[in-house]
Amino acid sequence: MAEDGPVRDAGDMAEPEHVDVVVIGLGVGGEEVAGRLAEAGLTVVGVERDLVGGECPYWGCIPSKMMIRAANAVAEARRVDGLGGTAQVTPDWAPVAKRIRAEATDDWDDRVAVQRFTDKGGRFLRGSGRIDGPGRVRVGDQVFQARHGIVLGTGTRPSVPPVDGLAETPYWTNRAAIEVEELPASLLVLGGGAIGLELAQVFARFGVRVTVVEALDRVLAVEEPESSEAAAAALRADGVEIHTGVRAARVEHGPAGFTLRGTEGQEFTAERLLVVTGRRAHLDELGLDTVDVDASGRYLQVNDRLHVTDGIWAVGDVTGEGAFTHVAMYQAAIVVADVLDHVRRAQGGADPSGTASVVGGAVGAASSLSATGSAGSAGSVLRADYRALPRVTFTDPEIGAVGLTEQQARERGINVQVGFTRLASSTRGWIHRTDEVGFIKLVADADQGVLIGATSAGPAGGEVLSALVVAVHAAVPLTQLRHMIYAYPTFHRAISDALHNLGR
Ligand SMILES: Cc1cc2nc3c(=O)[nH]c(=O)nc-3n(C[C@H](O)[C@H](O)[C@H](O)COP(=O)(O)OP(=O)(O)OC[C@H]3O[C@@H](n4cnc5c(N)ncnc54)[C@H](O)[C@@H]3O)c2cc1C
Ligand SMILES: NC(=O)c1ccc[n+]([C@@H]2O[C@H](COP(=O)([O-])OP(=O)(O)OC[C@H]3O[C@@H](n4cnc5c(N)ncnc54)[C@H](O)[C@@H]3O)[C@@H](O)[C@H]2O)c1
Repeated sequence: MAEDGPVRDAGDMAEPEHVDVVVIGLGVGGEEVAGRLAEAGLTVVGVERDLVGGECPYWGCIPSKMMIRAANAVAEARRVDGLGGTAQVTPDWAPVAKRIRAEATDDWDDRVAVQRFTDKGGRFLRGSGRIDGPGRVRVGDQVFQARHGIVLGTGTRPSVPPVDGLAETPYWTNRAAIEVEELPASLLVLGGGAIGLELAQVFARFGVRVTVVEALDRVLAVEEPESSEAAAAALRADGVEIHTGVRAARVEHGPAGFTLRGTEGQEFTAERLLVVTGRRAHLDELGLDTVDVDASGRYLQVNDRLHVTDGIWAVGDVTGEGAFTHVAMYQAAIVVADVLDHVRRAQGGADPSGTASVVGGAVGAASSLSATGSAGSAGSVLRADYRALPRVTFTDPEIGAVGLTEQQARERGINVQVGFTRLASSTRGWIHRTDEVGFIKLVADADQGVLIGATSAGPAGGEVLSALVVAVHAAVPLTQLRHMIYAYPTFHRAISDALHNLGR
């Protein structure tokens, strides 16, 4: 990996090389934008200091979901008892660690991803990119002048709380947890959000004694209170200890492992400590001051076309619009369309690639987003719309959610109706037997007669969610949803019960 070059004065600056677009950060969002713009015929420099593909394929979604797949198989095998005989399960982490190396991450090697980009016509540069004035990007000794703009897809890094003693200890973040080959006997998880809960359950199912310590009064606090209860109950059933409302005061590390002390004198010990207390964008490193953009916020402020300022776009987690791969991909399509529109206008309407079909393809693919409801105003202009943003926490049971929670809707002064049903009281839930916490919760705008939020927790909660995402996204009238036919006996048929329970 290339190191940053020496920082020079403006007077000492290398002659800039002129290109069309520079993309800084080739995570999920940046790689998609850079690749699509290169395919459209623009000269694109893609700058990545770590691995092309970013957090998701190497230390995030993909390896964590491989772990979850294995942990769920172990848990499902254990459910044979009482349903269909007896099963003896001996969990073994070795095949999981091996699969993550062999299939997910190529042992944390991004050669395939780099080639995927260069095969599209992009030019790849390993290093840290920094804006150095309007349209200008510096990467070590190299300086680029981007004719049509700069795209920032620099993502986030773990946000580690300033707990006394913590910084001096060998604590884990998500990266070490994903890379682990030998499981510890015990694990303290600081932070009961999506990462904390998913990984806590995985490790518990492989025999690790896991304790989750959360500062707020419930885990998964961004979702419905019923979701927090369901997740906590499921994890406790797997042997995970959960402590909420604990403010960490001090962390110590010695030969016996970690000790975490709370402000009320609580004490927790474990061999390893995983800190997963949220993420933050590191805007201060990006040279934003050279283009008069405020770098003091937690995230980059963008408009609904992902503009930061003239000639600068942002994509993915750095925008703070929801730290999900599907958001980064959704935004990438909007950025691609907007950059190409900008190029077209700059060229007086000419096709930047000289191959209308290629550009048409890129814009056309992006436009399909607008066609599915992302309120494009005119022509090819796409605008981001997060009303129906789906999210799935892949605990077992899965907790899927879309749109507003009940509390968020009430805080907005909406005339709210709520519908709730437990999966266990549906035919499929009763047949399934092993899920006691699953439910469907609907949040409706009574004045508009549409759903504005929903949660589906259960064995296939993330899949059941898809029907609810369509309902919120397309603002399907409640009368139509009530008169739909729901296949019997499915988990999603419980949506019908929740609709009939809608009330204040
Ligand atoms: C454990 C875990 C599990 C997750 N599971 C899911 C999931 O199941 N589903 C889901 O939708 N999301 C999940 N996420 C979130 C998902 O990984 C992120 O939303 C996604 O990676 C965001 O992509 P991005 O392109 O915005 O940023 P990133 O993936 O963070 O990529 C940003 C890239 O920019 C590079 N970079 C930063 N600054 C510079 C610079 N100055 N110069 C050059 N390069 C730079 C970084 O090295 C990095 O590679 C998970 C995250 C974690 C940590
Ligand atoms: N399935 C998925 O889609 C998935 C999975 C994992 C991560 N992600 C994404 O990654 C993001 C980051 O995940 P995360 O779990 O790190 O963040 P998070 O914001 O979801 O959860 C962090 C938790 O840590 C708690 N916390 C903060 N400071 C604390 C402290 N000092 N002591 C104890 N608890 C503290 C917070 O109250 C919160 O509950 C998520 O918001 C999500 O968007 C998505």
